[in-house]
Amino acid sequence: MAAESEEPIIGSYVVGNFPSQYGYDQPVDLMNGQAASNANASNGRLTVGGGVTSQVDAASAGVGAAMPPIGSASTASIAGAAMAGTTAMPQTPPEEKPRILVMGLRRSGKSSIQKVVFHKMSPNETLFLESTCKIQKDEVSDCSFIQFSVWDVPGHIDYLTDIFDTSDTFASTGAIVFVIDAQDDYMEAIDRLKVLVSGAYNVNPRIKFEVFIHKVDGLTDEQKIEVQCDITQRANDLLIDIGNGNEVINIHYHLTTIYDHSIFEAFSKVVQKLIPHMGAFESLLNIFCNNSGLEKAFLFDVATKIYIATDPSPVDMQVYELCCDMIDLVVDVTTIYSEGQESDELGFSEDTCSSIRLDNSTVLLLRGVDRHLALVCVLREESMDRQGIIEYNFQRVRQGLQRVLTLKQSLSSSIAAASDSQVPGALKSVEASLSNGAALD
Ligand SMILES: Nc1nc2c(ncn2[C@@H]2O[C@H](COP(=O)(O)OP(=O)(O)OP(=O)(O)O)[C@@H](O)[C@H]2O)c(=O)[nH]1
Repeated sequence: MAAESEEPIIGSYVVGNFPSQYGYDQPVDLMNGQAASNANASNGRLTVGGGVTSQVDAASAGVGAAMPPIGSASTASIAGAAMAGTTAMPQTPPEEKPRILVMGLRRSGKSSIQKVVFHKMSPNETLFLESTCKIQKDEVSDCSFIQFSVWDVPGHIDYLTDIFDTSDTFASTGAIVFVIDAQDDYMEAIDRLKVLVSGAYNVNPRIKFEVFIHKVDGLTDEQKIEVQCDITQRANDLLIDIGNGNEVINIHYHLTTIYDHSIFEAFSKVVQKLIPHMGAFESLLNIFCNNSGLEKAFLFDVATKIYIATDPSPVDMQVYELCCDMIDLVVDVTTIYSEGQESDELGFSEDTCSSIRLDNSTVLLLRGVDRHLALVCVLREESMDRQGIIEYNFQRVRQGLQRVLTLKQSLSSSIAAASDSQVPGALKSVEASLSNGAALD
């Protein structure tokens, strides 16, 4: 579970004790020079097809983390070293959208990640991408639930020697994704990470730092664990020097590759940290699952296949991939066959629904929430006896989510503007209205 508290975390970190998973949180205790342990819940897993798969603790995805109000972050300048140089960062007007910076050395895979996740580029096409010369901004505003921008910062921009407008850039940044090429010598990347974290943290201590240990498709399982341990250890050793000796900087590490769903899963976790009131969404999905006999429920942004929220049980990569495949299938069918759709639309609506029965007594259910969002649920075949209750509860959940979206639209273009009580309040009232079927028993 990610530590969200301002308090220092005291814990013991055992090297080599990593779960074989595609994401974990590794808080660094700057006071004691140790990384706090990160025990992930491992019960309640659902395996599909009987395979042993990597486990991800969904609850570690920044639950309750609220995006700082833009402009409210500290804008203290960082040391002059980071300010001197030749290439200027663009001056950006204040904007309401949370910003995610994708940074890292040249050819580490930053543009590829952005193209694959947000532009549906096939991984093989990234082989022909040219080096990025200047910052590329991507407005991810089609996603109705949260609108954010992703900046691809070219690897040649040096935070030490270039004029890097740190106060302006970092003050309104929600998360920094730092990409490290796991197939390359990563020592320089770790040094660069230290400079970056130090600069960004001094300007805005609320920034979430996410390290993507990338291109792991070229590594064996043993190598993955080895590289993950090594990078984490080295990065943490360097980061201990940062801060005032009593502060904790949370760095979250993810093993990623564009050649499987790990990159979508990792980006999902990054985005979730920018959504305020995430705990309320989790709680709603939790009660939805419990009352309806579901194993797992994901709220997906259909276009990107980023899951915006899920219930607190651990996320199984194989289950996540199945849900993504189901979205692809439904999108393909609706795009080709539904009438009156613009060519660039996905053909999704609140009427979209689909059920797929798998050969292992598992059922996948997909229900549209609006043009952009879908709930995808996984359940055992026998739970389909309660289909009436599932549908009833789904309608309630959808109404609650639509209400939150309306709240957001009426208050601001950003969900962050909704007052603290309104969003959780709306979701709590939905929770209370969900049926557990007791009246029918
Ligand atoms: N094997 C493998 N190769 C990848 C992966 N992601 C990206 N690449 C390759 O890495 C190379 C560099 O990718 P880019 O996305 O251009 O790297 P970049 O970090 O944006 O580079 P700059 O623009 O120079 O900063 C390309 O040939 C990609 O195909 C991955 O997950 N696995």
